[in-house]
Amino acid sequence: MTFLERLQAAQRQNGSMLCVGLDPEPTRFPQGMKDNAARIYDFCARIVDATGDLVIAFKPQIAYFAAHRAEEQLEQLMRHLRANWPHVPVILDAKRGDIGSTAEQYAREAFERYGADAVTLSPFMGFDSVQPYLKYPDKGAFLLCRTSNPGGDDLQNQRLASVDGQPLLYEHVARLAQGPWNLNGQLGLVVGATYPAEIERVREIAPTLPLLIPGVGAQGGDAVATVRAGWRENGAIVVNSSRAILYASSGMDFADAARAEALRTREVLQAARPTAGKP
Ligand SMILES: O=c1ccn([C@@H]2O[C@H](COP(=O)(O)O)[C@@H](O)[C@H]2O)c(=O)[nH]1
Repeated sequence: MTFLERLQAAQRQNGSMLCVGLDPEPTRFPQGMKDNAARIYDFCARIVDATGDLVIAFKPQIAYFAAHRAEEQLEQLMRHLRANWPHVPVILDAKRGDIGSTAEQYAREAFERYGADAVTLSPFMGFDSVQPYLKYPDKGAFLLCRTSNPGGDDLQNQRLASVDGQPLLYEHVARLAQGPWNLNGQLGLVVGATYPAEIERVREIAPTLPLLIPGVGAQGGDAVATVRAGWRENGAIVVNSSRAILYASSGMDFADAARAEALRTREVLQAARPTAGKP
């Protein structure tokens, strides 16, 4: 099964385009776990088990594990996900980008060490920095295109005078990912929910690619506008929310609160589909 097929299967099975982001921050854990980095796995496993039937994917952000020397807990979490939620794809948010020989090691780390189904990549170093990931035919790679942060403007909204039609840089990335770089249909794009007009533009250029869309929840992105701009019958969207779900409660009921917030967000997203409610 390809990564795209896995995404589509999870979308159908769970009736969802919501991705729960796993950004464990021990200072925000409830009493009894608070400030204890050794409890990262326990915290994340509780979140995963409370929301696994509601999501299209999970997205662990590797920095939240590496910063606490918790890579072994990430491995443990990946084993837990495979054993208990085998139909839910896992996107490792690592935003790698390096020369080919180093990229080979990053690809090994993501796909062999952690067993992720897909990884996020910076396309800034060009196609040879992306190619090593494409040697894993059943895996996916999401290229940063129009990111959710305000500083994304600094480079992504620059015009490329040397390219036909003088596109903006993010438009050029979308065109490359939909076309010549997508050798085996493994690529997707990261586009921020904080910029729905740009999601719409990316969809014009890349009608069939899966879009990973962070920025709803804590960053204030508009969930309804996001779905209206990005949703297509034949192009999956994976709408990520991390902190708003993980820390919906600061008490010991955090997993129940995470489930309630995930349910609410899933329903908002589903209802915003242009075909919602039509027979
Ligand atoms: O453009 C981007 C790309 C990645 N991210 C990541 O998504 C989550 C967002 O977390 P929230 O708590 O829902 O704001 C986080 O892991 C970022 O590293 C992004 O926000 N924007």
